Amino acid sequence: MPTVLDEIIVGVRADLADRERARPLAQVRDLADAAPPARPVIDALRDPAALSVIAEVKRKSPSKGALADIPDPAELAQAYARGGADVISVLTEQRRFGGSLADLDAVRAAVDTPLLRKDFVVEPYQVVEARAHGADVVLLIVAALGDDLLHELYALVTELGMTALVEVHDTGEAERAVALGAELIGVNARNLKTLEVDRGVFAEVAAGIPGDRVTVAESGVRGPADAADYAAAGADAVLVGEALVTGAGDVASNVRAMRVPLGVRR
Ligand SMILES: O=C(O)c1ccccc1NCC(=O)[C@H](O)[C@H](O)COP(=O)(O)O
Repeated sequence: MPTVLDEIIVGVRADLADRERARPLAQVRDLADAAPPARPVIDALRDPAALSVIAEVKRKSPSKGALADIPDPAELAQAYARGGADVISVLTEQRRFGGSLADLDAVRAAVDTPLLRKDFVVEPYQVVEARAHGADVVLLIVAALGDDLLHELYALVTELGMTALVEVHDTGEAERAVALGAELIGVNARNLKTLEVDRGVFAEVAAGIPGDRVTVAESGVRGPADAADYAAAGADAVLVGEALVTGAGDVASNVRAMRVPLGVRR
């Protein structure tokens, strides 16, 4: 029985094949090599004074359907930047999330904040594409990748000067991320195969992640209280989508409210 993640990747591969036919890897690599250097993010995400925030541009999702139209992703990203977002995540998967590389281009042109290309990366082409479109961070989902490919993609992200956000959901995947040498590890409370969200997963999985790695608690952040709970569990950063794109009030203020002060770090 295919999982939600399996089904997403089927569509990703079909759309990727179309893009590769239209723009061969050599062309994309030339663009990547000509792009301004990637911005570093590790120090910004390990701010000892406050929880860091990765704010996401997210129109819709398999778990919640339509979330927000977001006619102007650049305007949303500028609000995220005003609120102090340390990284802005841009979903570029079209079929299930309504994202695109055009969104990444628009946000890149609008802010100087480091950008995460949030997609389901299964081929080197997608890593080079991310760099060509100005990404500074690329998501690598451990659940979607065998060890050989995970290591190959991680090496390519690093070779291009970017940072990999290596995403895990359980202790076994966290062991693989640690063994890989990942500096930045995301623990996703959402099971990408069943869509269930369990905020307790972060504390359980992060216990096995050495303190020299930067940890990001992903998904299920409904507001500052959840952000504070993740901070108390040792997260260096949170990745927030739905609550920010659907939240009432001023977007920048909502981002700022998530950057809760940190006590003594673990
Ligand atoms: O969000 C989904 O429904 C989803 C389903 C399958 C794979 C990935 C999915 N989301 C990607 C993410 O991990 C979230 O967009 C991100 O962590 C933000 O989560 P949230 O703040 O709960 O929108």
